[in-house]
Amino acid sequence: MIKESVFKSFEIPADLEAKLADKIAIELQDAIDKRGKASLVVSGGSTPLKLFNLLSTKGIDWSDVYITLADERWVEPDEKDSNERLVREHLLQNRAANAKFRGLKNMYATPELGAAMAGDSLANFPRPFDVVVLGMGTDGHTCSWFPCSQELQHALSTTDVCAAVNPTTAPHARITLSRDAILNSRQIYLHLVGESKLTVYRQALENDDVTQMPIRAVLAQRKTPVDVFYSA
Ligand SMILES: O=C(O)[C@H](O)[C@@H](O)[C@H](O)[C@H](O)COP(=O)(O)O
Repeated sequence: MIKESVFKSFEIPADLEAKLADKIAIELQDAIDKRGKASLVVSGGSTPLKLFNLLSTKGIDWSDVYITLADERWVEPDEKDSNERLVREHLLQNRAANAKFRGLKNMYATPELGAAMAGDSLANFPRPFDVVVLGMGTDGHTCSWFPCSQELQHALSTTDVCAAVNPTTAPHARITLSRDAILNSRQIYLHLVGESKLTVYRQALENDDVTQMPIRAVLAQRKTPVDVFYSA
């Protein structure tokens, strides 16, 4: 059984988003005040859109904030399924328009070829990352650590920043931050909305077999604090 970390439950997603956006903004500004700049890693998918909208309105020194993605689909940045597009449209807006964003997709033909360059492009990001916001799929994946993919063990064991992943149960080849990169953070938030996600999360706490449910690679460690923010 994995010992549960901080678990905060909200009645409605809007309450969760308000609280989490406040917390992230405070932590980023605190990092800037202490160290001159801050880093934020966000996930794609559908869950964080309103959180992004809200965060973009916060009055912090966004020009000192370095933002990247936990994972990306290997598609052009203006395509529908691009996480970069989503971040540009929902987070790099309003006051956050001045933030320094680095996407993970580059000009290489495949994520295998582009992984080293994607990792290098984060070289000037403050590390450990100040804040990482993760989502989770109902198969127990987080980032692009898919239980179905052959590259899972590599993504969870490499000390490279980025790894290529070819999921068989989800569209597109992907690039993902490695476990090593994700855990080299000051604070991780796991953002879950919907009862089906809660059921999967509870299941994930049952044991530490990361091959079945890769989210356990985050939940079953004590190096980096993980706060779970859940709303039905
Ligand atoms: O690009 C992605 O797909 C993600 O970064 C991924 O890890 C996501 O967080 C989960 O799949 C949850 O996705 P939803 O929020 O759409 O449920």
